[in-house]
Amino acid sequence: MWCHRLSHLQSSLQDLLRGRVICWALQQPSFNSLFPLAVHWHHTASKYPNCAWQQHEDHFELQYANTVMRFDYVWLRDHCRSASCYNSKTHQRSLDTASVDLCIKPKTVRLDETTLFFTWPDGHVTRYDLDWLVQNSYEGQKQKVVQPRILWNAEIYQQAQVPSVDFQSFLETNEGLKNFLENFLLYGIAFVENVPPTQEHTEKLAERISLIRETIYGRMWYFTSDFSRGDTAYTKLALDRHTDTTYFQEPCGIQVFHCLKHEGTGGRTLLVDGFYAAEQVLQKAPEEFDLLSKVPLKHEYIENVGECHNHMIGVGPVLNIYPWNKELYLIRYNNYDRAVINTVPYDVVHRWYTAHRTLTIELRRPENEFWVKLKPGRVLFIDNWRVLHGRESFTGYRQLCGCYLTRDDVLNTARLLGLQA
Ligand SMILES: C[N+](C)(C)CCCC[C@H](N)C(=O)O
Ligand SMILES: O=C(O)CCC(=O)C(=O)O
Ligand SMILES: [Fe+2]
Repeated sequence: MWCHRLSHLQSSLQDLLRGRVICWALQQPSFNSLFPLAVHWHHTASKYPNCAWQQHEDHFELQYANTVMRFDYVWLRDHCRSASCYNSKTHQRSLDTASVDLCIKPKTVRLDETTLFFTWPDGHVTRYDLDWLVQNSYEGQKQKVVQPRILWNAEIYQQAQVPSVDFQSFLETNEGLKNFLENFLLYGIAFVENVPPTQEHTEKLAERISLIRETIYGRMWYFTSDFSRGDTAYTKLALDRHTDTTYFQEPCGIQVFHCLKHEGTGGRTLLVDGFYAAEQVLQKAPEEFDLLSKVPLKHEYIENVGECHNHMIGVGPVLNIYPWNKELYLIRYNNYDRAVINTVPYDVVHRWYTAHRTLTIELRRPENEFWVKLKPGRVLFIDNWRVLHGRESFTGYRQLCGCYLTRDDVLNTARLLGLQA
C-alpha cells in the first residue's frame, strides 16, 4: 500500500473546510487537526489496482469497482457487523445508534486484501468488505432498479407471448409458481389457466402466493351487477381505466379476478400499463411528471347502502417514485374516486390539471389498450400499483369473484424463490 498527493488537493481542502463547520461548533477541535490525513489518497498495491480511499474531515471517500462512494462516519459506525453491534442470526442491529458520537471519526483506517478496518476512538474495530460497501452504498443503489420491469403497450405485450401457467403446476411446483411470479413482476399482469371455476379454487390460488387482504368488500368477493354496494363496479356500466382502492392510505397491491359466469354480451376487461404511460409523460414533459409525483391528492369512498356504511380517505400523489433513483413504484389513478382537491393552491391546481391531462391522453391511446375477455378457468392477477383495469359495459348475467392480496407477501414469496423484488 502506498500514499501520494493528488493534484486536486485544493478541492479536497475546500471539502474539508466545509465539512469542518458542522463539528467545529460542537467540538472546538485544535487547529492542528484541520490538516489531517484527509489530503492523501491511499491506493492499494498493484494486486488490488482498482481501490483508493481518502479520509476527509466529515466523510470517508472510497473508489472501488468503478464507483466513487462517500460514507458518513456515523453511518460507518452504525452499520458495524461485529458480534457486539449486530446479531447475524436474526439480522438485527444490537448497537444503540443513539450512543454513537455524531462527530465520530476513525482513529485509523487500513485495508487488508479486500477488507477495510476502521478503528474507532474507543478502540472498537469495524470491518467492511469492499464489495459489501459497493452493494450497500447510496451511489451503488442510485444506479440500480428496485424492480426490473418490461413496460408495455398492447403490441409489446402480445408480441412477448407471455405464457400462462397451469393451475396444477402453479399449486404444486415451485417452477410453476416462480415462472408465474417472474412474468407477473415483469409485466404487472399474469394468468393462471385451467382453474376450476369456483370461489374456493380461486382462494386456493391466492393463498399459494400471498395473504389475502381483507377489505370493506370482504375477504373473497363475489359480485354481480346487483348494486348491492354503493359503487359502479356493481352495475352493468362500462368502467374507464383505473386502479382500485385509491382511497386507502395503502392501495391494495394486487387484484385477482376470476369470471365464473357470463351469459350475455360485452364485459371485456381492459388493461393498461400505467408505468408505460407515465414513462411517456416523463419523456415528453418531465416537469409534468414531476408535478404528478409531488402534488398530494385525496381519493374517497363514501358508502351508505343497506347495511354498508363506509367512509375511506387515502392521500398521495398520482405517481409515487423512490426519491433516490426516481423509480416509479405506485400509480394512483381513479377519476371516479378522486376527492375534492383542497390541498393545492389555485395556480398549482391548473398546472396539475394540465399534467393530469397529459397522463390521461397517454393512458387512453388505443395502442396502449390490451383487451381480454375473462372466462371461467382463466384467473387474472393484476398489479394494482401499476396496471390499470377497466371494463366494457355488458348485458346478461355476469359473476366475478376474486380478492386483493397484500403486496408485501407477494414480494416475499418472489424473493424466497430467488427473484429480484
Ligand atoms: C373488486 N370490488 C368489486 C370488490 C371492488 C370494487 C371497488 C371499486 C372502487 N370504485 C375502486 O376502484 O376501488
Ligand atoms: O367488472 C369488472 O370486470 C371489473 C370491475 C372493477 O373495476 C372492479 O371490480 O374493481
Ligand atoms: Fe376496479
